Amino acid sequence: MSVASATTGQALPVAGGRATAAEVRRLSRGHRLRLAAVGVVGIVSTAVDLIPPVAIGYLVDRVRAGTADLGTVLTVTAVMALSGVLGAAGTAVAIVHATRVYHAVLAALRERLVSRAMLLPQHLVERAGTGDLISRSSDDVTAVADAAPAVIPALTVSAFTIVVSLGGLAALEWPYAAAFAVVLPVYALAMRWYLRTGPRVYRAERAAMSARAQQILESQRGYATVLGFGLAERRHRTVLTDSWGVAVQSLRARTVLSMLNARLNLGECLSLAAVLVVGFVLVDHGSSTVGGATTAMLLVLRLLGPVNQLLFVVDTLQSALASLSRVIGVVTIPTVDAADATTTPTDPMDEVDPTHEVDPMDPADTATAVRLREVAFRYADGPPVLDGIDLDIPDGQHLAIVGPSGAGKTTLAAVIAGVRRPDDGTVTRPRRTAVITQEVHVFAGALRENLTLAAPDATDRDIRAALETTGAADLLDLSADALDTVVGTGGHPLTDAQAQQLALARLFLADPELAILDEATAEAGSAHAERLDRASEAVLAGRTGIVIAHRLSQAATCDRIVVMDAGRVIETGTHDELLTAGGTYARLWAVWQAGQHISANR
Ligand SMILES: Nc1ncnc2c1ncn2[C@@H]1O[C@H](COP(=O)(O)OP(=O)(O)OP(=O)(O)O)[C@@H](O)[C@H]1O
Repeated sequence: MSVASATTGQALPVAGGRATAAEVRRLSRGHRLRLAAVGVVGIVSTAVDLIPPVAIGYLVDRVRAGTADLGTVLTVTAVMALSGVLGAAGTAVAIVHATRVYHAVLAALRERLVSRAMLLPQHLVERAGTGDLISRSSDDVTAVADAAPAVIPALTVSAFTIVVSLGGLAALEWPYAAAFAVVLPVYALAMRWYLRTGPRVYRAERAAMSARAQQILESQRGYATVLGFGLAERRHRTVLTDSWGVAVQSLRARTVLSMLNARLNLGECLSLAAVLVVGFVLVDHGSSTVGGATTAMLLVLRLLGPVNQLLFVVDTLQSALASLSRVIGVVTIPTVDAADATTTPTDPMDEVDPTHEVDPMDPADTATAVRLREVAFRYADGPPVLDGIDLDIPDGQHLAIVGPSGAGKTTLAAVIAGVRRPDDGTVTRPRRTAVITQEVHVFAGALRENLTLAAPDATDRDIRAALETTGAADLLDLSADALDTVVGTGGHPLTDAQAQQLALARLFLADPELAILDEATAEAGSAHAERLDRASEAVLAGRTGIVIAHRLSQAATCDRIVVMDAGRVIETGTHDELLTAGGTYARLWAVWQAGQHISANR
């Protein structure tokens, strides 16, 4: 893909409120007891925090009545100090435990995100651009983690303080609580305005960050192309434009925050004035003492902090929720693994459903391992690559797909494997399907880890048997460390042939019902090709197999051959039938055989 054409397409899905809540509930299932304890400790410690205002009011009344002596002052001070210590200790305990739960849930979410990201349907990631996925697993996860210091105290303490203090005001004299309640609509309006404005602004900020990440990533990936075509200046301008977009969106977000601040200040002034006026009237009418009015004012002052904190935290909470819904949007995409016993064009982008269930294969069809009906596929807005493909592969059959370069063989293999989703038609495959693609990846790590990726329970004996079966036992001689030999980036280098043998042994250990082999690098006639052909046959024995036959020697040994051209199946039959028919396969075979003779005679 050229750098210039790399654009962010349709973004990955964002989970709705219900899906987000369901996923958070699921992830925090193991922490319910701890959360209940946090609730109890939080309420008790905020109730204890009410003691100082009441004690000061009591002292004011005693002083006014002339009955306060040093003993009264000392007793009141001691009670206040004790309640302060107990309240603070309880609050600290509640916050520490709530923080632990928060981070445990976040760690579980992060793990899920990483494992899900590996299994995402390829077309979704390609369509959205990898920058979107990277931004979600970095910026968004960080935003959720960074929210903890603000959100946790607000949710665990402020909410309780508000409820308990309002109760205290009402118990003192109901008009005090009423005076505060009269001002609540000011807060409610501020909140309503903010909830309407905030999420939109934060989403735009995050989307701008994703777009910037995508552009930076593309510039780095296409470094050689950028230099080769003299695109550096243009790429620089694109990144600058996207960075400016982030700055503009961030500025909007901060402006919204300032406007929320102004509204909260107004609510603060009005509530203090209201309670002061009510206190004056009540004292004037003799229905409250000056000490009672003092307690009421102290309670309102005490309320303002948590109310502001809670409303302020809505800002951080909104931002964190926007990020959380983007992370959970990825986590709840049905993966290639989970979604696809049957693939239809229904796009997981259309609906993110965490309870997505897979239709089991029709029991009546158990003799048919693979079934394709009217399958059509195209890459993005390109021309059709597969068109009206119908295919049935009986259980245990080995099918070869042959055809000229660009005929659509690899694409068909990807659609059958569920790596790509057809635009039209249906694909049915066994649940346990594994594919070896043309690009074999060797993971940095021990040979053993590389082999047991898809079979974590395999013993060393199983691994050795797999290596023997696939003719790859010499991988054990790479170093004295045998299965502990570190391979991949920074480790022992593997040749293409060794990487392919490793992939075949890995597939053998995974023991899939359907194995799809699309390995292409071996040159026909070479010793390596013959060795790979034998390994492929050993891997396919006893299971259904599809071989994208880049060498016709592979096709000749299969039970059946499908010939493709321009995205369509043009011939199908056994090797002998197709030779007798004298069509495209017969011509390809003749050309291939001639090539073999030439190579042999060289
Ligand atoms: N990721 C992609 N994006 C866009 N077009 C693609 C992509 N992969 C393949 N194509 C196009 O789809 C068509 C079919 O390609 P495909 O690789 O499936 O053919 P093939 O028969 O396997 O060819 P080969 O034998 O050379 O591997 C080609 O025109 C190719 O350029």
